[in-house]
Amino acid sequence: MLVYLTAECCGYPISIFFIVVNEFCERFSYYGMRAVLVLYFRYFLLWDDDLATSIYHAFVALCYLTPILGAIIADSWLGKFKTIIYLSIVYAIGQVTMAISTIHDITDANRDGTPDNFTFHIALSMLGLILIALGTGGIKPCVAAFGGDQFQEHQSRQLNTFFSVFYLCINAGSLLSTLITPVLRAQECGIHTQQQCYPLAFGVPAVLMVISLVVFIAGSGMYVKTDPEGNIMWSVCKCIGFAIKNRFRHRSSSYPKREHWMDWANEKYDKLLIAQIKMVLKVLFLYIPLPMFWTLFDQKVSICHFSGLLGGLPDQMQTVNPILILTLVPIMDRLIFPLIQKCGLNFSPLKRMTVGMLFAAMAFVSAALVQIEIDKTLPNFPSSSESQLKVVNTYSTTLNVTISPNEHLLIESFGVQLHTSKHTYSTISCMFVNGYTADLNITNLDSIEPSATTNYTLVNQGKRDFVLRHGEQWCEFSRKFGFGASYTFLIPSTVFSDDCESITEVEDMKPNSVHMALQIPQYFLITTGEVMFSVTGLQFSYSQAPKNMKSVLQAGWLCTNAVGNIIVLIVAELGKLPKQWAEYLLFASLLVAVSIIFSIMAYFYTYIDPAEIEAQVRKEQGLEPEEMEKETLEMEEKDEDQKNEQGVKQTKI
Ligand SMILES: C[C@H](N)C(=O)N[C@@H](CC(=O)O)C(=O)O
Repeated sequence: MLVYLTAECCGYPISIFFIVVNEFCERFSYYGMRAVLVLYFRYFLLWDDDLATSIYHAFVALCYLTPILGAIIADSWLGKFKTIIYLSIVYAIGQVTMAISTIHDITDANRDGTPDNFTFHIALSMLGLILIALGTGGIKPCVAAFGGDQFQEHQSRQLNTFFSVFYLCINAGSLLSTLITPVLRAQECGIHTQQQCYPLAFGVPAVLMVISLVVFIAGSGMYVKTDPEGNIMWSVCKCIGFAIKNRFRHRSSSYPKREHWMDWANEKYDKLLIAQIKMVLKVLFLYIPLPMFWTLFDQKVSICHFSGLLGGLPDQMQTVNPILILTLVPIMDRLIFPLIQKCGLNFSPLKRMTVGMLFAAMAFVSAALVQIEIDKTLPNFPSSSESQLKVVNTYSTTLNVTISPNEHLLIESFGVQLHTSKHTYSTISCMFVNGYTADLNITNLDSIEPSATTNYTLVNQGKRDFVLRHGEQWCEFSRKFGFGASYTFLIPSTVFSDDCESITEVEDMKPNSVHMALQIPQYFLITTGEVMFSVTGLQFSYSQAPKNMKSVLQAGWLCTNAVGNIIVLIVAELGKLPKQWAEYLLFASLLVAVSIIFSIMAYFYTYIDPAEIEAQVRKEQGLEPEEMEKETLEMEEKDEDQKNEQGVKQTKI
């Protein structure tokens, strides 16, 4: 028997060090760019909110669809190593293109600080994003599987730990970049005019992608590289096609049934290939309900936005997820899972994934409960059959207003009756009513004519200062704004004589009184769900795949995420339920239903050892043990030559 001993450290192949560092840099690059992408769409390309979020989700979906392409290239043509290198180059070019597209000076001929040719910037950034999606998605299934390939049979415990460490690196990269790139964007830079520094915010991720590539190449001499076995995907497609055709040709009941529909390919195709396809199809079938998890997961940013309880800083809120992952993965791996095992419970991978889905559903129930609390602080908005009227009395005494023969409103001097405006709850807005006898200028606002009002204007939370001006006269006042609130300021004619003292503040909408701590459970629940679901899914997809289709199954796993994102897009298009909490509960119920279906499917799934099945099929095919040994010896000699060339330390036992 031949066993290879590659260079090891603490039981782990040294080569995986390069792979996890590569993953860290690549995820830094990806998440760093993603953290400022919507801001770039909104404030550089000046797209509206809907277009910006749609393109963003479409891009994310594309990033999770391209793994199929990467897997086909790797398993059928170039092998994982070369695929990672070539597609990383495409990825780095994409990041550089994206960074260049954000330099406003390129088209800012009149030097007013805004680009003059938006078409150029849009075209370049879309090209950049397509290349990034191709690169990041293409290498994604290959890197995880390539990492797995570095382990020998006796290192199965280390292999499981590898996937956890791999996930930790993903999240460390994501955490750092999500913290850093928004800060870089907030800097000012430019050649002719100083603007928000998008080139730096996108440039740093581009540099990290180049570093990621260099690190991966640096480990080149240490890797275990498996060559692709011909155009495997084409053979798989032909084999499945033949099985379907052959089954159809023999549909009459006079033909004896076969154990599996793929057995109808027996006449023409190798039994080993058929066995391998069966393994892959079994797992892919199991993945059908999984996109629902990602549909909820990918909306987590929205559930975190809803009340803006942490001061409405969505960019920074995104960091809560990786922070929790970095804490929870070791706790689960070292404490919870061993404890469950010690209690004699079989917490198999598919059970973990089911529990992960239930945790995500609970996160949405928790979000719904918080939303109900928030809704209690909201004013009653008119239904579709009602309307509201707001009357402001700028007269000096109480007025009696008749709206219809039977309805009278008494409005005190400088009072406001009824509220009509509905606005996003996660913001603060205010408007001014000018009761002064002439035009007024207010800080950051257009001037207001006498007896006119400003529109509701968004302001930042906390204490804000305003300066009112009319010609040489001015006065200054400050107000504290509570989050989620809305105010009207009534400016009387005496405003300058009493130094702004007489400005009346009317609270149209109360500030948010729901405590931010109420958000913690939903973060905790969704991230616990992610650890159970996603880390386990990654390991499961590797362990259940035949050797020559590891990347393909990783791609299948990633596709569940792509479909989840596409569902988010469809849901956004179809519109929303009138009550936000009802929407959260609907999603939670859907995920519970899906997890029940998944648990039933999982119950009928038998875990396999692909290598064992392959050996068994070979044996059944009549390959005598000596022949198999000869075949193995030939393969291993070939491998050994290759590794000796690469200078890897190998020992024959
Ligand atoms: C940052 C997320 N918590 C995360 O770990 N994402 C993973 C899984 C995925 O989204 O496919 C990743 O970026 O690989």
